[in-house]
Amino acid sequence: MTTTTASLSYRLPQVRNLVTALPGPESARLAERRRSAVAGGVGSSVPVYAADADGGVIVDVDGNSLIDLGSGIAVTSVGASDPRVADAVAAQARHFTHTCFMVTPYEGYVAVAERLNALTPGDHDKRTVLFNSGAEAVENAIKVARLATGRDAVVAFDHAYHGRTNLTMALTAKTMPYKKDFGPFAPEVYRMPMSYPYRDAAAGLDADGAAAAARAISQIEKQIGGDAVAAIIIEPIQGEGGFIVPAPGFLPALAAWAKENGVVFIADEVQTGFARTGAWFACEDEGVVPDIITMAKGIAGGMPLSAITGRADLLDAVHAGGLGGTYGGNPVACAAALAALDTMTDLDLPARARAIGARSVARLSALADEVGVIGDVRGRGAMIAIELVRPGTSEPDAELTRAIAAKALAAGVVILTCGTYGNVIRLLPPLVIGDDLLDDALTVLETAIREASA
Ligand SMILES: Cc1ncc(COP(=O)(O)O)c(CNCCCC(=O)O)c1O
Repeated sequence: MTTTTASLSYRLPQVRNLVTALPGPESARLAERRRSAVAGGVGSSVPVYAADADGGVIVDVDGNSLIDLGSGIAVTSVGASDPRVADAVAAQARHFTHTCFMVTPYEGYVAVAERLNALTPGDHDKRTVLFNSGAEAVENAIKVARLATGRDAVVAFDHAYHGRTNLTMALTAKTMPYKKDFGPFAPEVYRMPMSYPYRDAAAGLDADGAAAAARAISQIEKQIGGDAVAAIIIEPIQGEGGFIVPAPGFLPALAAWAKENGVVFIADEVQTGFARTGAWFACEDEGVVPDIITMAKGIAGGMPLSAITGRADLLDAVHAGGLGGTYGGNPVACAAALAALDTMTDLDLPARARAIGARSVARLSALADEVGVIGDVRGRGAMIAIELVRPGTSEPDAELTRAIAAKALAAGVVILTCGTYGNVIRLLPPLVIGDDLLDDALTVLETAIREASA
């Protein structure tokens, strides 16, 4: 069934409504408490504290109803209180919250593995392992690739983001804030040029996907040698690095080279997975079938769960006990995931994501023609972004980007920024957001861009 917004129902009023300045008094009091209790290294992009959330809105502790265009960084695709997820969580918790799958296993873990083996690209024999965070999934995908190939080298890309653990920091490109002063980092990680069509063209490079892949492959072969590479890991659309959509042909060329050289091709779909890009997984767009796919974020309606799903011959190469962790595939998170997957299926959220994207791109492309500060409008499905630049140039404008996000927030819309140059505004609405609320948020964003760039 293709979702029309008429078929969506909500618990909270789907409205943008400010009843205090932001932050309000209760948020201010919580911020004071936080200063004495929480380490300063943990940032928050929004100065208000959530009290409730549903569909496309977050209600703060002062009663302000904000439109959420962030989904908690691409997590609450089914909303932050999907009733089916909430009921499944409560029911499971009443039986048991934890036994540790490595001690006393339970069906929920197996059922999630079966669903992911069926849902992920490729009809080959697959196996799944569940963890808690995206970084943990990435770490374990690399462990499997190194064991299965007997090789050490791992290839990552410019603008990549893979996590905040030691190995995933090594794989991540941007130093501030993710890596600065946290080294030394894991060895045998090599960074190659990414296909970044907007900036490749601006730099006078051939922005064609096959040409970009040839540049990367040439560097891999000269710097490492194909027979020394355990894995290539890449986000099919780069998230934190700036919602960078590689040119058509780039991913298939890399995947083909990996296959020819016995290199494990890992698609990091932590941010692109589970309907976000208009398909269940972003790899589907060009028919790329990864050897291993890492997943998290949208998988379980907000509960912490991550996974690797991959070729059975790779994952079953690991010795018994070689993969695991205390909380991996927590039963409550597994119950949430099964419920969230049902919601995504019943509401056809891949189709809803495509509709959200079409609506957003149309408005932002029209605005780009009007104002001179939008260098690029890009993305797929409900993973859309604009890159802000100085008028008439491709020079990143991070200050303007921050000003736009601040103006949008002051008007009651939560917007996230990203990008290697800090000049990308990204739209990650819950996929259950209604058209009216989305349109209101887009109007606020357009106004913020016009005002900030005037
Ligand atoms: C592609 C991709 N791989 C891996 C990860 C890591 O997932 P974890 O669940 O945050 O560990 C991400 C997490 N992205 C948001 C991180 C935000 C922040 O920490 O400031 C991702 O996008």
